[in-house]
Amino acid sequence: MANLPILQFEEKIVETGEKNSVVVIIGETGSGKSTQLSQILPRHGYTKSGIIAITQPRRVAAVSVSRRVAQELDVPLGEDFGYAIRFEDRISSKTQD
Ligand SMILES: Nc1ncnc2c1ncn2[C@@H]1O[C@H](COP(=O)(O)OP(=O)(O)OP(=O)(O)O)[C@@H](O)[C@H]1O
Repeated sequence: MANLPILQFEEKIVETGEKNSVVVIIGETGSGKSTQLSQILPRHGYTKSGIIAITQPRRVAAVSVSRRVAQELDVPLGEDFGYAIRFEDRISSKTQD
């Protein structure tokens, strides 16, 4: 697991999410919003009744973030974590993120 700045706010993020229907999280580039929120939210049950979608402005970034998360968790890409870009996806019926 990575040791990124966002992780110290894990409890605060989850508590805030429980009390609000919309939460805006602002953090420096590279602080871990994409790769860590996609792990924090499943840890707190957010994938029990749906999936988490993380958007990226570029195809390369979308593939890179999903590969990175799968690598950090040591799980195969395309099962619990995957990506979908135009003309290509790497998801399955198990995909939560
Ligand atoms: N494919 C990768 N290979 C190696 N390290 C990576 C990779 N993707 C992310 N990281 C590491 O994880 C950190 C967090 O990346 P992440 O994309 O979660 O940040 P972010 O806050 O979403 O950034 P941004 O605002 O630019 O989208 C990076 O600083 C980098 O150290």
